[in-house]
Amino acid sequence: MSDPLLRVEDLQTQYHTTRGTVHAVDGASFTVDRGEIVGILGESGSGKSVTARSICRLEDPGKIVDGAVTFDRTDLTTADESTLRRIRGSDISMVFQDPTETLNPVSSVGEQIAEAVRIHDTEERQRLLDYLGVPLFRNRSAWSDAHERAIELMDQMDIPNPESRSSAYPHEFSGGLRQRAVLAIALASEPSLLIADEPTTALDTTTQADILRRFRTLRDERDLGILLISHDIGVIAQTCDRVVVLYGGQVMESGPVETVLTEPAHPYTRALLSCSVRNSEPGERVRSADGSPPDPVGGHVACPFADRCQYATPTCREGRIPTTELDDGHRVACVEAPLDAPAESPHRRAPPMPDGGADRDSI
Ligand SMILES: Nc1ncnc2c1ncn2[C@@H]1O[C@H](COP(=O)(O)OP(=O)(O)OP(=O)(O)O)[C@@H](O)[C@H]1O
Ligand code: NI
Repeated sequence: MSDPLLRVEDLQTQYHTTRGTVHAVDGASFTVDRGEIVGILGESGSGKSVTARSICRLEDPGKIVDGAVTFDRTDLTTADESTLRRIRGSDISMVFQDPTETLNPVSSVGEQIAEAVRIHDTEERQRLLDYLGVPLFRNRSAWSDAHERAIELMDQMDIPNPESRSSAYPHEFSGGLRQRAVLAIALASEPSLLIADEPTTALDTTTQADILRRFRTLRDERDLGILLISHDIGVIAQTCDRVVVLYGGQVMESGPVETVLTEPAHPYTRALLSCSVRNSEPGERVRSADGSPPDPVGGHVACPFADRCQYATPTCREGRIPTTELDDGHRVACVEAPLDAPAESPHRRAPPMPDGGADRDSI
Protein backbone atom coordinates (compact mmCIF):
# COMPACT_ATOMS: atom_id res chain seq x y z
CA MET A 1 0.00 0.00 0.00
CA SER A 2 1.27 3.49 -0.80
CA ASP A 3 1.90 6.05 1.94
CA PRO A 4 -1.02 8.28 2.87
CA LEU A 5 -0.82 11.93 1.80
CA LEU A 6 -0.81 13.02 5.44
CA ARG A 7 0.05 10.94 8.48
CA VAL A 8 -0.37 12.39 11.96
CA GLU A 9 1.20 10.18 14.62
CA ASP A 10 0.87 10.66 18.36
CA LEU A 11 0.72 14.44 17.95
CA GLN A 12 1.01 16.41 21.18
CA THR A 13 0.67 20.17 21.25
CA GLN A 14 0.81 22.15 24.47
CA TYR A 15 0.31 25.76 25.54
CA HIS A 16 1.90 27.23 28.62
CA THR A 17 -0.55 29.44 30.47
CA THR A 18 -0.70 31.02 33.91
CA ARG A 19 -3.07 28.19 34.92
CA GLY A 20 -0.60 25.53 33.88
CA THR A 21 0.18 23.50 30.76
CA VAL A 22 -2.77 23.04 28.38
CA HIS A 23 -2.57 19.68 26.65
CA ALA A 24 -4.60 20.83 23.62
CA VAL A 25 -3.68 17.86 21.42
CA ASP A 26 -2.76 14.84 23.48
CA GLY A 27 -1.51 12.00 21.32
CA ALA A 28 -3.73 12.16 18.22
CA SER A 29 -3.06 9.83 15.28
CA PHE A 30 -4.86 9.65 11.92
CA THR A 31 -4.22 9.75 8.17
CA VAL A 32 -5.64 11.47 5.10
CA ASP A 33 -5.27 9.89 1.66
CA ARG A 34 -5.30 11.56 -1.73
CA GLY A 35 -8.86 11.84 -2.99
CA GLU A 36 -10.33 11.37 0.47
CA ILE A 37 -12.31 13.66 2.79
CA VAL A 38 -11.57 13.03 6.45
CA GLY A 39 -13.65 14.79 9.08
CA ILE A 40 -12.51 15.77 12.55
CA LEU A 41 -15.58 15.86 14.76
CA GLY A 42 -15.64 17.09 18.33
CA GLU A 43 -17.12 19.47 20.83
CA SER A 44 -15.78 22.95 21.43
CA GLY A 45 -12.35 22.78 23.03
CA SER A 46 -11.65 19.20 21.95
CA GLY A 47 -8.51 20.26 20.05
CA LYS A 48 -9.74 20.34 16.44
CA SER A 49 -8.31 23.73 15.47
CA VAL A 50 -5.03 23.21 17.31
CA THR A 51 -4.64 19.90 15.44
CA ALA A 52 -5.19 21.70 12.11
CA ARG A 53 -2.82 24.52 13.01
CA SER A 54 -0.17 22.09 14.26
CA ILE A 55 -0.21 20.19 10.94
CA CYS A 56 0.70 23.44 9.14
CA ARG A 57 3.07 24.40 11.97
CA LEU A 58 0.98 27.42 12.88
CA GLU A 59 0.60 26.26 16.51
CA ASP A 60 2.46 29.25 17.92
CA PRO A 61 2.42 30.21 20.86
CA GLY A 62 1.89 26.51 21.49
CA LYS A 63 4.59 23.91 21.05
CA ILE A 64 4.52 20.48 19.44
CA VAL A 65 6.17 18.41 22.17
CA ASP A 66 5.91 14.98 20.61
CA GLY A 67 4.74 13.07 17.56
CA ALA A 68 5.21 13.34 13.82
CA VAL A 69 3.28 14.95 10.96
CA THR A 70 4.37 13.38 7.70
CA PHE A 71 3.17 15.09 4.55
CA ASP A 72 4.20 13.48 1.30
CA ARG A 73 7.24 11.91 3.03
CA THR A 74 8.39 15.16 4.73
CA ASP A 75 8.15 15.38 8.53
CA LEU A 76 6.68 18.82 9.10
CA THR A 77 7.46 18.80 12.83
CA THR A 78 11.19 18.95 12.06
CA ALA A 79 11.13 20.76 8.69
CA ASP A 80 12.96 24.08 8.38
CA GLU A 81 11.13 27.37 7.86
CA SER A 82 11.76 27.54 4.08
CA THR A 83 10.39 24.03 3.53
CA LEU A 84 7.35 24.91 5.62
CA ARG A 85 6.75 28.13 3.67
CA ARG A 86 6.99 26.29 0.37
CA ILE A 87 4.60 23.54 1.48
CA ARG A 88 2.09 25.96 3.05
CA GLY A 89 2.05 28.17 -0.02
CA SER A 90 1.47 25.40 -2.50
CA ASP A 91 0.90 21.81 -1.38
CA ILE A 92 -1.26 22.46 1.68
CA SER A 93 -3.94 25.17 1.71
CA MET A 94 -5.94 26.19 4.74
CA VAL A 95 -9.40 27.73 4.91
CA PHE A 96 -10.98 29.07 8.10
CA GLN A 97 -14.47 29.89 9.29
CA ASP A 98 -14.10 33.63 8.78
CA PRO A 99 -13.22 34.57 5.17
CA THR A 100 -12.31 38.13 6.20
CA GLU A 101 -9.18 36.72 7.85
CA THR A 102 -7.87 35.81 4.41
CA LEU A 103 -9.30 38.55 2.18
CA ASN A 104 -7.72 41.96 1.85
CA PRO A 105 -10.51 44.58 2.08
CA VAL A 106 -8.76 47.09 -0.20
CA SER A 107 -8.05 44.84 -3.16
CA SER A 108 -10.57 43.40 -5.63
CA VAL A 109 -11.47 39.74 -5.31
CA GLY A 110 -10.22 38.96 -8.83
CA GLU A 111 -6.87 40.63 -8.13
CA GLN A 112 -6.40 38.60 -4.96
CA ILE A 113 -7.10 35.31 -6.70
CA ALA A 114 -4.88 36.29 -9.65
CA GLU A 115 -2.10 37.23 -7.22
CA ALA A 116 -2.32 33.75 -5.64
CA VAL A 117 -2.13 32.18 -9.12
CA ARG A 118 0.82 34.37 -10.09
CA ILE A 119 2.79 33.65 -6.91
CA HIS A 120 2.31 29.95 -7.47
CA ASP A 121 3.29 30.09 -11.17
CA THR A 122 6.35 32.21 -10.43
CA GLU A 123 7.48 29.84 -7.70
CA GLU A 124 7.05 26.83 -9.95
CA ARG A 125 8.98 28.51 -12.75
CA GLN A 126 11.64 29.76 -10.36
CA ARG A 127 12.21 26.24 -9.10
CA LEU A 128 12.66 24.99 -12.65
CA LEU A 129 15.02 27.86 -13.52
CA ASP A 130 17.00 27.37 -10.30
CA TYR A 131 17.35 23.77 -11.30
CA LEU A 132 18.54 24.75 -14.77
CA GLY A 133 20.67 27.62 -13.40
CA VAL A 134 19.18 30.34 -15.66
CA PRO A 135 17.68 33.73 -14.61
CA LEU A 136 13.92 34.42 -14.52
CA PHE A 137 12.58 36.82 -17.16
CA ARG A 138 9.35 38.63 -16.33
CA ASN A 139 6.64 37.47 -18.62
CA ARG A 140 4.31 40.26 -19.79
CA SER A 141 1.44 37.92 -20.38
CA ALA A 142 1.77 36.35 -16.94
CA TRP A 143 -0.70 38.79 -15.38
CA SER A 144 -3.39 38.33 -17.98
CA ASP A 145 -2.95 34.54 -17.79
CA ALA A 146 -3.27 34.73 -14.02
CA HIS A 147 -6.36 36.89 -14.36
CA GLU A 148 -7.93 34.44 -16.76
CA ARG A 149 -7.15 31.58 -14.43
CA ALA A 150 -8.66 33.58 -11.52
CA ILE A 151 -11.93 33.88 -13.44
CA GLU A 152 -11.86 30.16 -14.16
CA LEU A 153 -11.36 29.43 -10.45
CA MET A 154 -14.22 31.76 -9.51
CA ASP A 155 -16.41 29.94 -11.98
CA GLN A 156 -15.36 26.55 -10.58
CA MET A 157 -16.30 27.75 -7.11
CA ASP A 158 -19.77 28.67 -8.44
CA ILE A 159 -19.36 32.43 -8.18
CA PRO A 160 -21.93 33.73 -10.69
CA ASN A 161 -20.79 36.16 -13.44
CA PRO A 162 -17.12 35.79 -12.53
CA GLU A 163 -15.89 38.29 -15.18
CA SER A 164 -17.88 41.18 -13.84
CA ARG A 165 -17.53 40.15 -10.21
CA SER A 166 -13.77 39.83 -10.36
CA SER A 167 -13.43 43.61 -10.03
CA ALA A 168 -15.69 43.75 -6.96
CA TYR A 169 -14.28 44.20 -3.44
CA PRO A 170 -14.82 41.69 -0.62
CA HIS A 171 -17.40 43.91 1.14
CA GLU A 172 -19.54 43.78 -2.01
CA PHE A 173 -19.79 39.99 -1.65
CA SER A 174 -22.17 38.04 0.58
CA GLY A 175 -20.66 35.77 3.25
CA GLY A 176 -21.13 32.72 1.02
CA LEU A 177 -19.45 34.39 -1.97
CA ARG A 178 -16.58 35.57 0.20
CA GLN A 179 -15.97 32.01 1.39
CA ARG A 180 -16.07 30.81 -2.24
CA ALA A 181 -13.48 33.47 -3.11
CA VAL A 182 -11.28 32.23 -0.27
CA LEU A 183 -11.59 28.69 -1.62
CA ALA A 184 -10.60 29.95 -5.09
CA ILE A 185 -7.47 31.49 -3.52
CA ALA A 186 -6.78 28.25 -1.64
CA LEU A 187 -7.03 26.24 -4.86
CA ALA A 188 -4.92 28.66 -6.95
CA SER A 189 -1.75 26.90 -5.82
CA GLU A 190 -3.13 23.52 -6.87
CA PRO A 191 -2.68 21.97 -3.42
CA SER A 192 -2.87 18.25 -2.79
CA LEU A 193 -4.27 18.79 0.73
CA LEU A 194 -6.94 21.27 1.81
CA ILE A 195 -7.48 21.79 5.52
CA ALA A 196 -10.81 23.47 6.18
CA ASP A 197 -11.61 24.51 9.76
CA GLU A 198 -15.38 25.01 10.12
CA PRO A 199 -15.51 26.54 6.60
CA THR A 200 -19.30 26.67 6.37
CA THR A 201 -20.28 27.20 10.00
CA ALA A 202 -21.18 30.87 9.55
CA LEU A 203 -23.21 30.26 6.36
CA ASP A 204 -26.88 29.51 5.73
CA THR A 205 -27.86 25.88 5.18
CA THR A 206 -28.27 26.10 1.39
CA THR A 207 -24.91 27.81 0.82
CA GLN A 208 -23.32 25.36 3.22
CA ALA A 209 -24.69 22.37 1.30
CA ASP A 210 -23.51 23.85 -2.05
CA ILE A 211 -19.98 24.39 -0.78
CA LEU A 212 -19.78 20.94 0.80
CA ARG A 213 -20.95 19.41 -2.48
CA ARG A 214 -18.16 21.34 -4.20
CA PHE A 215 -15.65 19.76 -1.77
CA ARG A 216 -16.73 16.36 -2.98
CA THR A 217 -16.33 17.40 -6.61
CA LEU A 218 -12.82 18.71 -5.86
CA ARG A 219 -11.98 15.43 -4.19
CA ASP A 220 -13.13 13.49 -7.26
CA GLU A 221 -11.82 15.77 -10.01
CA ARG A 222 -8.48 16.79 -8.52
CA ASP A 223 -7.82 13.83 -6.28
CA LEU A 224 -7.63 16.40 -3.50
CA GLY A 225 -7.24 15.19 0.09
CA ILE A 226 -9.43 17.24 2.43
CA LEU A 227 -9.33 17.48 6.22
CA LEU A 228 -12.68 18.95 7.22
CA ILE A 229 -13.06 20.15 10.78
CA SER A 230 -16.55 20.48 12.14
CA HIS A 231 -18.59 20.31 15.34
CA ASP A 232 -21.66 19.45 13.24
CA ILE A 233 -22.45 15.76 12.72
CA GLY A 234 -24.68 16.63 9.74
CA VAL A 235 -21.80 18.34 7.92
CA ILE A 236 -19.52 15.37 8.56
CA ALA A 237 -22.20 12.87 7.51
CA GLN A 238 -22.94 14.53 4.20
CA THR A 239 -19.35 15.29 3.22
CA CYS A 240 -16.75 12.91 4.65
CA ASP A 241 -15.47 9.48 3.71
CA ARG A 242 -13.90 8.87 7.10
CA VAL A 243 -14.28 10.54 10.47
CA VAL A 244 -11.99 11.02 13.45
CA VAL A 245 -13.82 11.69 16.73
CA LEU A 246 -11.68 13.92 18.95
CA TYR A 247 -12.19 14.55 22.66
CA GLY A 248 -9.77 16.04 25.16
CA GLY A 249 -7.15 16.17 22.39
CA GLN A 250 -7.33 12.40 21.93
CA VAL A 251 -8.89 10.28 19.19
CA MET A 252 -11.79 8.36 20.72
CA GLU A 253 -12.85 6.58 17.56
CA SER A 254 -12.16 6.72 13.83
CA GLY A 255 -13.29 4.92 10.72
CA PRO A 256 -15.55 5.05 7.66
CA VAL A 257 -18.17 7.71 8.30
CA GLU A 258 -21.09 5.36 7.75
CA THR A 259 -19.75 2.76 10.22
CA VAL A 260 -18.83 5.26 12.93
CA LEU A 261 -22.14 7.12 12.75
CA THR A 262 -24.38 4.07 12.51
CA GLU A 263 -22.41 1.62 14.69
CA PRO A 264 -20.52 3.86 17.10
CA ALA A 265 -18.27 1.79 19.34
CA HIS A 266 -17.03 4.41 21.81
CA PRO A 267 -19.36 5.54 24.61
CA TYR A 268 -18.35 9.12 23.80
CA THR A 269 -19.40 8.81 20.14
CA ARG A 270 -22.66 7.20 21.26
CA ALA A 271 -23.32 10.06 23.66
CA LEU A 272 -22.53 12.57 20.94
CA LEU A 273 -24.95 10.92 18.53
CA SER A 274 -27.80 10.51 21.01
CA CYS A 275 -27.40 14.11 22.06
CA SER A 276 -27.54 15.24 18.46
CA VAL A 277 -30.85 13.38 18.06
CA ARG A 278 -32.40 15.01 21.08
CA ASN A 279 -31.20 18.44 20.00
CA SER A 280 -31.84 18.28 16.32
CA GLU A 281 -31.65 22.02 15.72
CA PRO A 282 -29.59 22.40 12.54
CA GLY A 283 -26.15 23.78 13.20
CA GLU A 284 -26.39 23.25 16.94
CA ARG A 285 -23.01 22.58 18.49
CA VAL A 286 -22.47 19.00 19.54
CA ARG A 287 -22.57 18.33 23.24
CA SER A 288 -22.02 14.99 24.82
CA ALA A 289 -24.70 14.20 27.34
CA ASP A 290 -24.19 15.40 30.88
CA GLY A 291 -21.15 16.92 32.46
CA SER A 292 -18.63 19.22 30.89
CA PRO A 293 -15.53 18.59 28.79
CA PRO A 294 -12.38 17.75 30.70
CA ASP A 295 -10.08 20.50 31.87
CA PRO A 296 -7.17 20.33 29.41
CA VAL A 297 -4.81 21.86 31.97
CA GLY A 298 -2.51 19.21 33.37
CA GLY A 299 -3.19 16.71 30.58
CA HIS A 300 -4.88 13.37 30.57
CA VAL A 301 -2.91 10.27 31.23
CA ALA A 302 -5.97 8.13 30.70
CA CYS A 303 -9.32 8.30 28.93
CA PRO A 304 -10.59 11.90 28.98
CA PHE A 305 -14.18 10.58 28.96
CA ALA A 306 -13.75 8.35 32.04
CA ASP A 307 -15.44 10.77 34.46
CA ARG A 308 -18.59 10.89 32.33
CA CYS A 309 -18.69 7.27 31.21
CA GLN A 310 -21.06 4.68 32.63
CA TYR A 311 -18.64 1.85 31.79
CA ALA A 312 -15.53 3.40 33.34
CA THR A 313 -13.37 1.17 35.53
CA PRO A 314 -10.15 2.01 37.38
CA THR A 315 -8.25 0.90 34.23
CA CYS A 316 -9.73 3.86 32.35
CA ARG A 317 -8.07 6.27 34.80
CA GLU A 318 -4.73 4.52 35.01
CA GLY A 319 -2.88 4.91 31.76
CA ARG A 320 -3.28 5.50 28.08
CA ILE A 321 -6.05 3.48 26.53
CA PRO A 322 -4.86 1.27 23.68
CA THR A 323 -6.62 1.55 20.34
CA THR A 324 -8.32 -1.55 19.00
CA GLU A 325 -9.09 -2.13 15.34
CA LEU A 326 -12.60 -3.54 14.98
CA ASP A 327 -12.88 -3.95 11.23
CA ASP A 328 -12.18 -2.17 7.91
CA GLY A 329 -10.25 0.69 9.50
CA HIS A 330 -12.78 1.21 12.32
CA ARG A 331 -10.71 1.92 15.45
CA VAL A 332 -11.77 2.62 18.98
CA ALA A 333 -9.85 3.75 22.06
CA CYS A 334 -11.96 1.97 24.65
CA VAL A 335 -11.38 -1.29 26.46
CA GLU A 336 -14.42 -1.43 28.73
CA ALA A 337 -17.65 -0.64 26.88
CA PRO A 338 -19.46 -3.67 25.46
CA LEU A 339 -19.37 -3.40 21.69
CA ASP A 340 -22.88 -4.76 21.33
CA ALA A 341 -24.38 -2.23 23.75
CA PRO A 342 -27.77 -1.15 22.50
CA ALA A 343 -27.92 2.11 20.60
CA GLU A 344 -28.48 4.76 23.22
CA SER A 345 -31.61 6.18 21.68
CA PRO A 346 -34.52 4.02 20.48
CA HIS A 347 -35.66 6.68 18.04
CA ARG A 348 -32.28 7.29 16.49
CA ARG A 349 -32.55 7.28 12.74
CA ALA A 350 -29.64 6.43 10.51
CA PRO A 351 -27.79 9.60 9.60
CA PRO A 352 -27.82 10.73 5.98
CA MET A 353 -25.00 9.22 4.02
CA PRO A 354 -22.70 11.10 1.70
CA ASP A 355 -24.23 10.02 -1.57
CA GLY A 356 -27.78 9.83 -0.44
CA GLY A 357 -28.92 13.37 -1.17
CA ALA A 358 -28.43 14.02 2.51
CA ASP A 359 -30.55 16.35 4.50
CA ARG A 360 -28.46 17.53 7.41
CA ASP A 361 -31.47 18.42 9.53
CA SER A 362 -32.57 14.82 9.77
CA ILE A 363 -30.20 13.60 12.47
N1 LIG B 1 -3.26 30.14 22.21
C1 LIG B 1 -3.72 29.32 23.15
N2 LIG B 1 -3.30 29.42 24.44
C2 LIG B 1 -3.75 28.57 25.39
N3 LIG B 1 -4.63 27.60 25.17
C3 LIG B 1 -5.08 27.44 23.92
C4 LIG B 1 -4.66 28.28 22.83
N4 LIG B 1 -5.28 27.89 21.70
C5 LIG B 1 -6.06 26.84 22.04
N5 LIG B 1 -5.95 26.58 23.37
C6 LIG B 1 -6.65 25.53 24.13
O1 LIG B 1 -6.51 24.31 23.46
C7 LIG B 1 -7.70 23.53 23.58
C8 LIG B 1 -8.18 23.10 22.21
O2 LIG B 1 -8.61 24.25 21.49
P1 LIG B 1 -9.14 24.21 19.99
O3 LIG B 1 -9.25 25.61 19.52
O4 LIG B 1 -8.30 23.30 19.20
O5 LIG B 1 -10.59 23.58 20.17
P2 LIG B 1 -11.66 23.27 19.02
O6 LIG B 1 -11.98 21.82 19.08
O7 LIG B 1 -11.20 23.81 17.72
O8 LIG B 1 -12.94 24.08 19.57
P3 LIG B 1 -14.02 25.00 18.77
O9 LIG B 1 -15.06 24.05 18.23
O10 LIG B 1 -14.55 25.89 19.85
O11 LIG B 1 -13.30 25.75 17.71
C9 LIG B 1 -8.70 24.39 24.35
O12 LIG B 1 -8.68 24.00 25.70
C10 LIG B 1 -8.16 25.77 24.17
O13 LIG B 1 -8.49 26.58 25.27
NI1 NI C 1 -11.87 25.28 16.47
